[in-house]
Amino acid sequence: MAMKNHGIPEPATEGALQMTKKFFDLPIEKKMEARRDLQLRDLNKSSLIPDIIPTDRIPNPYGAGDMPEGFEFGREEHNPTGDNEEAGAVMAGANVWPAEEDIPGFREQILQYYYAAVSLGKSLFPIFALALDLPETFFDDKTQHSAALMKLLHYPPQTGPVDERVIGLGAHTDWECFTILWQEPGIQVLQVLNSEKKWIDAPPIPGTFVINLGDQFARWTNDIFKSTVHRAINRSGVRRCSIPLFFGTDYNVKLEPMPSCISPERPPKYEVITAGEYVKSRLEAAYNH
Ligand SMILES: O=C(O)CCC(=O)C(=O)O
Ligand SMILES: [Fe+2]
Repeated sequence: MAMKNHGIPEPATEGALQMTKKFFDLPIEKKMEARRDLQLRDLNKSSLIPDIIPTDRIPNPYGAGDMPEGFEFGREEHNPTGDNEEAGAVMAGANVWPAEEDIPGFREQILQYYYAAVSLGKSLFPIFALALDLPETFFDDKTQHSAALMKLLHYPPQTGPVDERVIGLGAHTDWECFTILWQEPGIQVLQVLNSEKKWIDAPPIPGTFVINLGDQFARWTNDIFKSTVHRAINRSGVRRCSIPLFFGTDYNVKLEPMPSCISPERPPKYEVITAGEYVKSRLEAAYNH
């Protein structure tokens, strides 16, 4: 779905886009310095944090495409879950920024957009709660330190034969509750699978964000909220950037079907697991394949 009247001013998204382009214009060595996974391994932390360049958070069923490059970061507070070291490493982890002299103002500009998008995301939870016949405050104590991972993505133009095996980001669902996705204006890349199992274009609409529902919500709502299956193929002939923000819930929250989402006709579909363990299992599956 597309969201408008979200309160994030255009200069914030435009500024983030310009910085994203500058980042991907950096020489490869500089971009490699900003790899969070390497930093984490050096710190002897979890090696589960996905690689930054290239982004392949999901196994690509076709595997033949130009995968997008990505720069990933989360909240600046390290280990927000405090006593839960493992949770901290999986859900947060230290951000690794490129050197300020290589790209002046990058961190500031990107974080400005990040925090605006995070507060927008927080404001959506009460709306989702009401849609599920739950008290408006239902998610408040479950989203205190929730993962809010942002990625800056860069899709080179895809060249060569245009067929199903040449795909940027293959068909997938996002793992968290929902994703706030900003797309570079004027370039059609994103597609979503509709209820008739047909791929439809989800073009960037000026002034809007795409909201994709993710798997944590699907499990929690027993599929009343269905995860959006989507993919990204850049056949525009020019490069294209996008900025997803993946919004999850706190690590220890049990994704137990909400009472309003189960009935004799709709028995629970999923095994109960905590939000954090769920994301961790998806990471493991994606990186140990
Ligand atoms: O770039 C896009 O439009 C989609 C990105 C996406 O789906 C993802 O990173 O999970
Ligand atoms: Fe996605």
